[in-house]
Amino acid sequence: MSAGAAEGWRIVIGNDEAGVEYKDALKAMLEADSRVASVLDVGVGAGDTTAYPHVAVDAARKVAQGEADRALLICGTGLGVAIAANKVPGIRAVTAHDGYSVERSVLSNNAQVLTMGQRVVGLELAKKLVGEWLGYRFDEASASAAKVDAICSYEPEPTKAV
Ligand SMILES: O=C(CO)[C@H](O)COP(=O)(O)O
Repeated sequence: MSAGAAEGWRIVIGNDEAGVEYKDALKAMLEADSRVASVLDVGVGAGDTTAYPHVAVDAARKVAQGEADRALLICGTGLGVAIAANKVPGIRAVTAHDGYSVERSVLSNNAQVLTMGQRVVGLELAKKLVGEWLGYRFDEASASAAKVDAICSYEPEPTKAV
């Protein structure tokens, strides 16, 4: 996390065609939240059939490159966008539809990407969970930090030019 809660979260939000309704609703909610500095929508809009991996990787790269602090991704289940986002080096993306998992995704895993499924969770619960998500901040001094470092130690080595 770079800016984060003190200066306001910079959030990138994205979805596939199965997540348009929730993306629109959650985006509006985030834009109205004083804890949020900016919301960058990487799509897709209604009628756009771009497959979820492309949107998820686009959003995750913005987090990995420091253009955003966190990403919120919506597809039918939340699963495909998480799998795709996790292909981006340095990204920890999780699907969570309950409060405890959302909390631990930040406090245990320092996940920068939260994903949800429009076909899985009710909209009001999704809004509640996203609101709670904004309130959590990873503690680098916590006992979880070494475990997150251990995850990071398994990142693939960059390919060397020959
Ligand atoms: O949920 C999805 C991927 O995890 C996506 O919204 C739908 O994918 P599909 O079942 O392959 O169409």
